[in-house]
Amino acid sequence: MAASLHFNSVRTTPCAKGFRRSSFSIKSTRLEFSSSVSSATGFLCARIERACRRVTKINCERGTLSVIEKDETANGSPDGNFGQLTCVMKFGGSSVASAERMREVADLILSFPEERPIIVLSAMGKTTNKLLQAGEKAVSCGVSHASEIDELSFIKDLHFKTADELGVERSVISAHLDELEQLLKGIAMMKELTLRTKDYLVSFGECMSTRIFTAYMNKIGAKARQYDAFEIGFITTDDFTNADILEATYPAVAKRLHGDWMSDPAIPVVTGFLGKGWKSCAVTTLGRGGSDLTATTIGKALGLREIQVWKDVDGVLTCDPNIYSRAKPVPYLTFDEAAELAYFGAQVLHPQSMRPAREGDIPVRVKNSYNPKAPGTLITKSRDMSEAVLTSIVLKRNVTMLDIVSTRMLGQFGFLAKVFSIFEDLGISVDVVATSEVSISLTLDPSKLWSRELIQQASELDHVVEELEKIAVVNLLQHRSIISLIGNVQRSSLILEKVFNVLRTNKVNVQMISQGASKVNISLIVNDSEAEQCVRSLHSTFFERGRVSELDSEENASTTTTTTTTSPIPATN
Ligand SMILES: Nc1ncnc2c1ncn2[C@@H]1O[C@H](COP(=O)(O)OP(=O)(O)O)[C@@H](O)[C@H]1O
Ligand SMILES: N[C@@H](CC(=O)OP(=O)(O)O)C(=O)O
Repeated sequence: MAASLHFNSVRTTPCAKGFRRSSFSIKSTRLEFSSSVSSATGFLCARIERACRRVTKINCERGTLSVIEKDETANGSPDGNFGQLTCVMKFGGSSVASAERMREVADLILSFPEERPIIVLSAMGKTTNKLLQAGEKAVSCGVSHASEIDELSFIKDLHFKTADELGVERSVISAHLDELEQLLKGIAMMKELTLRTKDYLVSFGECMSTRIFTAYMNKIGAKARQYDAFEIGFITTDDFTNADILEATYPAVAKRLHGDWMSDPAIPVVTGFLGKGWKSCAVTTLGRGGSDLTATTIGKALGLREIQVWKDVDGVLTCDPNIYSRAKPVPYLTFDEAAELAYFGAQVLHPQSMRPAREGDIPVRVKNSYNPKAPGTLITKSRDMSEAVLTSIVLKRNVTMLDIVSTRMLGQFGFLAKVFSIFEDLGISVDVVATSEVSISLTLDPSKLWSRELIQQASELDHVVEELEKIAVVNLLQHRSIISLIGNVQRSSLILEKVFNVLRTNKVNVQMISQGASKVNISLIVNDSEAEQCVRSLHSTFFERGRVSELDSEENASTTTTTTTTSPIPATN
């Protein structure tokens, strides 16, 4: 093969600042180039990688090979001063689900030669779910069967196959796979899967995806360095499966990543989702989807220009595309809107992820790794709201609602205080609240209950009701949904007029309504069974039948409700 290929430099031109592109025409003496394009590409790329340390991208197309490399003469920095890190690029599980996807992600990163990014990766595809399933099975399968758990085989096959297809050594992950098997045997032996063990178990996903990807980046000549978040200063509370990032994280992470970059520049590849408990020193996780939070934490820590979260959708959409396929991308959002949307159940962003971005005032861009040309969603501190009415509709299912009516043993002030102190004592979060003088309707945050065992959940609910019944008549209503309308609440009259028209047409009774203090959210509680249809009808009214504007209605912003809550509409069972 070596003797059969020749390539001559055609031209070298500057491309993005600090980089240059060299193009070569390729001739094959023995082979028609087009018939052996992949082997020729592989061969040439390997030779170029060995020859040039600064290569960031190699493209081979129709007999022309172009190489993008760092041009150390262009910015007068032959001493290897590469400037500061510029942005975070986070890729979720769907973006790194296979070898092919990892290759595309590497290409995508290198197609922005002007950036000096920090990469945050989630576990490959559905690895986190598979790890949790493997753990559940290990509890009851017996030590001798732990090695045969289907999910373990799936995870091993996926990671070895990916390493093979990318041409990286299996050894980058084989020790982790051995340790994972040992851990499952340990769980089988103990017949117990604690929250702490669960976090350690799922951490294998991110630890392995980042190691494979880093090895691949190095193989193609883009110098990269892998980091486990729990080793570089991600300090969290010890709330296993749902830990919070502590302030000490920011300086520690900045010092480590910045220090390494300045002394020996290499693209940092960091595990998403993981941290280290400050008391236990054990591996913690930031809650499902927590890699978004890892990315924004790094963005704030290093004061970067932008945080990019790359997903499998064209940005934040007007509603969940799994509920309604005609959902459309939302071009701009504020941090408040995005936080509210995430908190009320839009899976696309982690509920806490906007906090560091807002604090650091760093724009977050949500992009599609399957469709990089799509503009995506830009999330910033403020945006032009003059045209905005409704931005997005979010559905949170399977919510528990409580109607609590005072027996008048306490005055109004004492009544509200007592009710909330019961929730505080039991450590249960409340989502949506509406009050009148002697009654409160509220929903319980399902994510806080879900982190507990089902049996524990049921007994906790009984306990809440028991405590509340000492001062009130309590009605527990399950299988409810919260429909959250994220948008310009300055136009609440217009929004509500349209909403109630839709609900009336669909013969749906709203059981509670609340306008959040954040001024970007109106929440409606309806039965689970009616919720999806409501979302679809609302979507078609607000986003498909022409733009809803203030002019559509005689109502206008002057009638805006300014109170944070409205009276509950009595619920039916
Ligand atoms: N409003 C919404 N906008 C965009 N995606 C949404 C929305 N609500 C739910 N989703 C779901 O969120 C998914 C993306 O989030 P996630 O799976 O956490 O991404 P990743 O794993 O790539 O970080 C989409 O595939 C989509 O099904
Ligand atoms: N792998 C973790 C963390 C994460 O953020 O994943 P993703 O980016 O694929 O949502 C999870 O599945 O929860």
